[in-house]
Amino acid sequence: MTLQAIKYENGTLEVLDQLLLPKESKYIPILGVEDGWKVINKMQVRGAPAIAIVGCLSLAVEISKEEFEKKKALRREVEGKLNYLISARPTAVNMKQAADHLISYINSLDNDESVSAQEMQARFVAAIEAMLEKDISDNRSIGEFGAKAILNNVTDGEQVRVLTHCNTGSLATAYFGTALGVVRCLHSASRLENCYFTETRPYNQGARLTAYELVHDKIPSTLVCDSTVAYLMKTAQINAVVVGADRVAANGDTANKIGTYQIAVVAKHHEVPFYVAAPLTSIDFNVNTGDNIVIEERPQVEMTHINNIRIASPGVTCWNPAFDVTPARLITGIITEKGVFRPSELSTLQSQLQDHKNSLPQL
Ligand SMILES: CSC[C@H]1O[C@H](OP(=O)(O)O)[C@H](O)[C@@H]1O
Repeated sequence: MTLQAIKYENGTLEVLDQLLLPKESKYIPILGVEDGWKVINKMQVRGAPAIAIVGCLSLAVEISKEEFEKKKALRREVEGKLNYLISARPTAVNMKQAADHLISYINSLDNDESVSAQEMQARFVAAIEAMLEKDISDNRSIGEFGAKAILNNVTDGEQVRVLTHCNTGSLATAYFGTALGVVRCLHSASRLENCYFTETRPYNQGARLTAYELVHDKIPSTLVCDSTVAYLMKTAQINAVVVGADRVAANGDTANKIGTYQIAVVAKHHEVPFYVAAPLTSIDFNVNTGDNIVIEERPQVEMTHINNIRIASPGVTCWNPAFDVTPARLITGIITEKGVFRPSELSTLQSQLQDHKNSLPQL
């Protein structure tokens, strides 16, 4: 078993085909942007941070093989390819944020007369490669902040029972994960009694991917059907829910995997703290509320078939939104690499958080 979704070294990129997990662990070579777009769009690679990292690395692979006499030719190619990669999936903001950052960076290199075309190419590729380590570092910070926030709500030494949804671990990021990183930190601190996680129909990120990660790491956990969540919170005294995010609006409304909203409603009813775990690159201050977030709808075959076996009657009509939006009023805290914030604090912190994002080593 491996938990490395992304393998990158010296201009060579491979990704784990997550459509085949858990039955088969197979890596796909990514030779350029077209390959990157396809594996993201088909969800062979998925997860908001992983989408941005694989998309940008596919560009790094492609331009590393080319020679640019003119800086402007390199800048034009980078801008066009990044805008193309954004189109692979619309809801997660991380690819758009990374593209905006990289376009700003390459424009600054283009405008710096002391930088040659070759140096511009090398520094641009290095900036993308830095995304891998930064994501892992951010995830470990998110994990520590999130575990501390959850443990602050219980008595000293008490072990906690948490619920998570979808897959937000090493298979959704460069490694370690966001919400699942919080679970890993609770387990490392010997404070996790059990992690309940949903199967997450129809792609089954929970049953196929989160189960794969938690079994691999020998973390105490229990798989539940999506329909079990309300009964679980009624009977199992869940201490906290922690989920990931694809796009957090400026007011804290959060787009995440379909089913997150109903879990938040049930958590509110049972007075269970509900946390969103996400890096700052998932916060979109250009979107005021969740009403403005585009929700991706996926092909209905993803509902009517499992492993190419039909489970729904031919001719059936389906609705398959891949995400929903949880209103900020249902969210206790947003766990980032800079700390845990109430949704209402995001807008007041916007300048600080924006400055931090801008201070990133160019990503
Ligand atoms: C670490 S955030 C992962 C985020 O992305 C997932 O969506 P998908 O599997 O469709 O890419 C889900 O919403 C997770 O919370």
